[in-house]
Amino acid sequence: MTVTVTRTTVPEHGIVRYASVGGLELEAGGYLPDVTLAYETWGTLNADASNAVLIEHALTGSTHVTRGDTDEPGWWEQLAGPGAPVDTDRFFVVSINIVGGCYGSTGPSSPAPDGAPWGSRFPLVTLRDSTVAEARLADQLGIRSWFAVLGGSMGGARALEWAITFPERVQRCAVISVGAASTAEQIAFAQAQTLAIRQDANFKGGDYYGGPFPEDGLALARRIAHITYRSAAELEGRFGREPQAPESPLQGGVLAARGRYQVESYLDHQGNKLVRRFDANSYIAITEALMSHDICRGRGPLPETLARSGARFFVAAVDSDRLYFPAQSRELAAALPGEVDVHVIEAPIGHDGFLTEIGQLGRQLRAHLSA
Ligand SMILES: CC(=O)SCCNC(=O)CCNC(=O)[C@H](O)C(C)(C)COP(=O)(O)OP(=O)(O)OC[C@H]1O[C@@H](n2cnc3c(N)ncnc32)[C@H](O)[C@@H]1OP(=O)(O)O
Ligand SMILES: N[C@@H](CCO)C(=O)O
Repeated sequence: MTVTVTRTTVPEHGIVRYASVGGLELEAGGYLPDVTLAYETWGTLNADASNAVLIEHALTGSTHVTRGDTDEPGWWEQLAGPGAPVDTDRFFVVSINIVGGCYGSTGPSSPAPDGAPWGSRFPLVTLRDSTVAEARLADQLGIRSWFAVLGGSMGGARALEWAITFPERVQRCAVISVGAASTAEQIAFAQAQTLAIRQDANFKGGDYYGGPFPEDGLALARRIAHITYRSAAELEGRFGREPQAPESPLQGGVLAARGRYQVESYLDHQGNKLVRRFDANSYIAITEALMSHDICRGRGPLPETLARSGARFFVAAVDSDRLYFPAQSRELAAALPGEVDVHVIEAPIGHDGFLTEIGQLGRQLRAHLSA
């Protein structure tokens, strides 16, 4: 594929911007014309464009990594910013909404060429496809090679895919809370989530933008996902068998009227919260992209695939993660050429620890970015 390199004025900081990156021939055979990528930046690109860092968001994240011109806190608020481990006084930090998303990039709710939302017609987009689109944005920003690409969970998968697809363009790569490929179990959990949405009567094959929306299905998908993001110990310690007072799980007379346990109320809340900020089709599109995660696809065995990259790697895992097991991160690190430490994030919470344990992760990352 030929990419036109266009040097543009460096955009202002902390405001979502939009770049048109052209049409995408997709790995699975489809075509997505006129792709738009939403992105935010922080800091200043230096004269030789050698200080650029790409932060890739996880499944339901947005471009808003940290506050910029606005005061709205980001999802890695203490990790990036002035003086932070990803120091925006030193680095030009970029974050891009994934293709298929609902935070500004082209996704199922975007207008197709006929003006109606893509809906059921939105093509299957893999993480590799998104990386190709992001490389075009990097070209437009004048970034030939990233000082570092980093992310957690799906963000880590995107970072790893960057390092392998464009080895000459990634100098450091931080792969946090994810392995080299989505495992059978991760695909299985993902399928239960996408089916929860697809089986909502309001889903209508994905063509629901006139409303009503498949909110029940999306909320159920989030409940399933959220259980996998938290450890059994965290749920037990936090909620145990407590009722959601004044409700009582053993009162109400009939099954349909019984009160909830606290943990049920908590999951209801998590589901409803996502419904208020996320599009159901995007949830499916991005989840399927994550299912596609496999850096070896079409490339060969893991060590050979990883050897394509000359990047310095940082691999980290949350010790209590029951979705992306630390063993999968160790397996990735063992297959990388040279010595690679697996940094352990000690957190009882489970997978979401990569979002909540910023202190530990920040110290480890600061050292990696300073070396
Ligand atoms: C515009 C945007 O939002 S951009 C996207 C930003 N989000 C992302 O990037 C995704 C990444 N972030 C996340 O997944 C989460 O925010 C995390 C992992 C960082 C933290 O998870 P949280 O849900 O905030 O934390 P936690 O598990 O402690 O849940 C707290 C919530 O549960 C609620 N809760 C706790 N117990 C109960 C209960 N028994 N019943 C009902 N609700 C309960 C709290 O009131 C709180 O509600 P609130 O978030 O509306 O204030
Ligand atoms: N809870 C996070 C982590 C997923 O890996 C999210 O919703 O994006």
